[in-house]
Amino acid sequence: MITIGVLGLQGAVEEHLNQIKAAGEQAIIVKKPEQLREIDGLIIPGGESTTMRKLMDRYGFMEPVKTFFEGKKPIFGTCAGMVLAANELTGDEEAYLGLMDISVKRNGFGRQRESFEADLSIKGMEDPYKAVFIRAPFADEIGEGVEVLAVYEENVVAAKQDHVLVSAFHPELTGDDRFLQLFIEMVKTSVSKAELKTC
Ligand SMILES: NC(=O)CC[C@H](N)C(=O)O
Repeated sequence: MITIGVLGLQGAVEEHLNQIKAAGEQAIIVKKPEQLREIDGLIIPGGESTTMRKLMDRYGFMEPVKTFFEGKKPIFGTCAGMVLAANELTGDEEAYLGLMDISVKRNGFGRQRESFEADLSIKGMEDPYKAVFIRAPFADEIGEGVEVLAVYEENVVAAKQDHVLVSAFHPELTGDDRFLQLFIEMVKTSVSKAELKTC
């Protein structure tokens, strides 16, 4: 069994924990940087990215998360987590963690569409995926090494680069756990690679 940690400073934490447990994996809430040592993969949830980055600074998460990333451990940023993972933010704000070669526009779908659902076609998934968007961002620039997984109205709303996955929507708010399964596969692959190295 693998252990997935959900950054628990702010936002939609509980729903992720429940979905991971329902999928039969171990889930822990990460409130201190030391806990990153106990987990195989990290989810940075949706919420308010400006608040979350302040809290991450306050509790000293910035460098430990980067070390976790450099150690090739998988990270999944959902919604605000996608904003925090980006290399660049479209507009005047400075990017934060810089884990993926994308430029992200916060609240990209505008105020008139605070939240909505959309059926997306996702690369590698057979049936459409009903995605829940809440004040969602999107990626408007994509680097070469980034694999686009889903597009909505010509904007990139899910992507993967090496061991980092991002979605502009909230995969934890639907009964459909195919996005979590995708992340679980990434985590399992990284764990077996790490085991091979230590053999
Ligand atoms: N549901 C969400 O995570 C919203 C993200 C929020 N609009 C932000 O930019 O941080």
